[in-house]
Amino acid sequence: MATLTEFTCKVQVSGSRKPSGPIALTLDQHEMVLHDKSLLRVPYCSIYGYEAPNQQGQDENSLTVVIHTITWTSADLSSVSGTKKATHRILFNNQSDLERFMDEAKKYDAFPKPRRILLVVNPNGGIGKAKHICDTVVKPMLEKSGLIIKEQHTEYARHAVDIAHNLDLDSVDDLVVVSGDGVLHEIVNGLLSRPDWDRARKLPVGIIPAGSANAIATSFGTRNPYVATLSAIRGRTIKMDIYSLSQLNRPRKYALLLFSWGMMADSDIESDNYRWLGAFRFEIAGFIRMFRLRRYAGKVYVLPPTRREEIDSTASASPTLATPPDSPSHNPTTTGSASTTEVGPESRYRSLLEKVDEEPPRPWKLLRNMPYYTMLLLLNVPAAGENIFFTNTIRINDGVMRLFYSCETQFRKIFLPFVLDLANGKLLQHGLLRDIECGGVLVVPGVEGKPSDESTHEVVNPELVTSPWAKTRSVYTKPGIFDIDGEVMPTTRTLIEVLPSFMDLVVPEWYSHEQDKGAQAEAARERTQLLGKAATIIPSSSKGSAIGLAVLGVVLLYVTYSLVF
Ligand SMILES: Nc1ncnc2c1ncn2[C@@H]1O[C@H](COP(=O)(O)OP(=O)(O)OP(=O)(O)O)[C@@H](O)[C@H]1O
Repeated sequence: MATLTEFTCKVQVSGSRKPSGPIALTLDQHEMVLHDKSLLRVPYCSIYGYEAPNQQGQDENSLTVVIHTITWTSADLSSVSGTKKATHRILFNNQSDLERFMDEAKKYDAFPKPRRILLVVNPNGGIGKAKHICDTVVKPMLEKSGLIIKEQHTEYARHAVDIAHNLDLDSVDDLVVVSGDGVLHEIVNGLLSRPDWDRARKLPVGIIPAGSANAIATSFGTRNPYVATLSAIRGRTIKMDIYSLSQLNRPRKYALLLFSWGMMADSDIESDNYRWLGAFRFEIAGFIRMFRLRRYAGKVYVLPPTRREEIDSTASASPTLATPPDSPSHNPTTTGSASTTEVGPESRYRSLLEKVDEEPPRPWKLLRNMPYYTMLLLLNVPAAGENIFFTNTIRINDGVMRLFYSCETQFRKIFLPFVLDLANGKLLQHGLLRDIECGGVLVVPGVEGKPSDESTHEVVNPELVTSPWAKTRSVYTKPGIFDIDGEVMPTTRTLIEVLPSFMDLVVPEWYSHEQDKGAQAEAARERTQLLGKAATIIPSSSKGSAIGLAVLGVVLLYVTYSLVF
């Protein structure tokens, strides 16, 4: 049984006019409990700051500890509006009780550990809401956290790559972005493009969602910016697999969310035209693309997975430096074909990019019975957007890639599943997408092209797109888009490898994957403690349907408009 340390104190909770009479306060490993008329539980994982008196004395102020917490009003811990802040003023009888309380609280890690956080804010993220979230939610909480905060705003597109590439790693302990997923993607690419990438990858990174897709935050239950800020302050991290994407004669890229081609990639990138719609831009663009579905020819090879159970940082990936630390670094803002100096973890299968006339050797396998692809998606996290929750069976640190793909073209089969089940994790139950686990993927598109200039494409295998067979099946003769984490990369032979448990991502203390049995029990306890009852961080099915039906309405309007005009 857990040992309890007991004190006598008076307490005043925000909202109450005066302090309680003398009551007992107990501390254990996980929470403090104020034994007022009704028990008031304060789980440590809800504490984002505290103020202890900085000088000794016998007056009220010098015997009072103030504790700042987040409390939940909804059973969904990720609910965007289901939280409020609370302050507990705890008045001790004497100096020695106060000191004993502080010692005990620190022993149990009740308060956030002192750290230095670099906050990177994209004032343009989403529909410009990042600055507002930063000023009204993030900064007021950080000011009470006792942590040392440095703030930097991005001033131009891809500035975050440069910030991460040039960062003095000795000056920060964590890097947290207030932005969409795009800026976190840039931070990861900036860190991994450094000559000292193997040190840089160990810098914990976090996100306070202020973009449009917010897939990372949706995946880990931190869509609520108060919850995301609380998580950043408390600083618990989890290991995360990263995708490494190689193309011949181009700098390597890294993805933490996804790689896609076909319907999802087209709609993701095309949705940029509807930025003003916020998170709905993806659904609207997606449904429009569904009406005008494209069939992309190409060959996809997969490597069977090597499953790795939870890997700690020392064992992870055993990466070897491709270049010594003092070799010339590449310019992270440069794109195009000039880079030949490889920086970053070794690519084991890079030779597959060069041997264009040869089939990849065993154990690589061609995906068969795929005359063309309408959708191909490698997903690293459960959600691809705020309203696009694929499945909670994706584990983010098992070293295994989940590949979803389809050649389905019948609109009636695609439409309803996407409308009704895109946001609730049930989309896969329709059998619409094939779903396999793999350790690597080689995508050879039938037509190659630069993202910005589709007309300069080159047919890799003319049979795939120009034969009578292809013509009768309306195979698209343009390259389409390769999308990594919402960014375009050239549509060309691409090797995607997984770097297992490669980076540390800041997550809430109650996050765990359903297959991580040990962590699951601990996280369930944290969740129950937060609300005094079972709680969830997974989107509810009703929400999925409501969003789907709203989108259905908009799409029907669009179709009617297209038919009439
Ligand atoms: N000051 C700036 N001016 C112009 N573009 C910027 C600036 N700062 C960042 N960007 C660019 O804005 C893009 C989008 O940023 P971000 O990911 O924060 O928002 P989002 O795209 O709306 O969200 P999500 O990625 O979740 O969809 C990034 O590609 C980034 O390079």
